[in-house]
Amino acid sequence: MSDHPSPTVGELGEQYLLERFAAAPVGGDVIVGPGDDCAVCDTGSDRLTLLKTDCVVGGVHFTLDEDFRRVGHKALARAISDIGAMGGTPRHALVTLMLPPTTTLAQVDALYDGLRAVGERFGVQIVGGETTSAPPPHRDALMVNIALTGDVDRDHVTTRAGGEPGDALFVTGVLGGSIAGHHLDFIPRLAEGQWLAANGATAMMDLSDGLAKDLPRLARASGCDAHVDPTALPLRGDSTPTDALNDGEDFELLVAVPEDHVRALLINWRSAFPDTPLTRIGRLVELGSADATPLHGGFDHFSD
Ligand SMILES: Nc1ncnc2c1ncn2[C@@H]1O[C@H](COP(=O)(O)OP(=O)(O)OP(=O)(O)O)[C@@H](O)[C@H]1O
Ligand SMILES: Cc1ncc(C[n+]2csc(CCOP(=O)(O)O)c2C)c(N)n1
Ligand SMILES: [Mg+2]
Repeated sequence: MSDHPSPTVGELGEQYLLERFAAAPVGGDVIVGPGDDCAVCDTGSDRLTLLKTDCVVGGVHFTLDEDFRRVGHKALARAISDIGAMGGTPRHALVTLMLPPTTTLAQVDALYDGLRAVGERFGVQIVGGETTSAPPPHRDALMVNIALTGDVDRDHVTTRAGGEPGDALFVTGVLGGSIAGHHLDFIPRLAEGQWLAANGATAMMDLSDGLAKDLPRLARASGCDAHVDPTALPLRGDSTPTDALNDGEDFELLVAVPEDHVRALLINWRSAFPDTPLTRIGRLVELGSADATPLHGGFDHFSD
């Protein structure tokens, strides 16, 4: 036994762990490994392949008394959101279920109704999966994991890493207060992500852990810091800027756009998506710049 016990993930935090995973080298046909919304592989076809896995857990991402149809919708919509954040098109899903033995057949059917409805809307076929349960004393544990493939135009794949100092930062939609219902009902920004990728976005991600957690991720991946104006944040209902920064599960897109593209982008966005706001919230700045806005907060799976 070492004199120094290994630190726990609760002590280190989720971000520490994600950075450790992202440091693992990748090669061969892998273009983007751990650290972005999806992995990107070059399998030799005319488009690049996207891979994503994502789970929802009862008591963490939804309450155990939730309508299973909404749980199914959320589970697949989250993964589609990540494909959209790369500018891609989702294709095939595998569904892993960890179910309590007390789950009724009607609940399983409702879960699949939710999965299938969002799948049909976005062209995703469910092609298989895995079914399991947790041992005592955790027999009530419920998890839905989605593994999703997609593909993307080679010229339009948009990672978190392509931003440059000076790029303007935009978010789609409104932020904050998702726990009131949006986190279960949101429609992933798939067409919007494809459009932004084809219309000059240099970096993009979807917002799941709150802007305060996710914006530094995009900025750092691009080798930058970020300046953000909290008073510019587009707010859901009576949410405050603090809610917009911290609540998470907005499933909106955060994008970086070169300043000289901004005017045309906004004009064209209004024709393409007249009902969806695209709001300028700040800009990327040089790493270590005095203009960087310190951001703390957002969601961490290992903090209580
Ligand atoms: N256990 C793991 N092993 C290797 N890589 C991981 C692991 N967990 C997460 N990652 C990678 O870390 C990055 C961040 O993961 P995370 O699930 O937070 O994705 P995200 O896109 O930031 O969030 P969301 O899926 O909610 O949109 C992803 O690239 C993911 O593949
Ligand atoms: C019952 C219940 N309690 C809390 C929340 C809020 N919540 C859960 S996970 C998460 C961040 C994204 O997760 P991930 O990092 O796994 O993508 C947030 C904001 C909820 N939806 N339901
Ligand atoms: Mg994501």
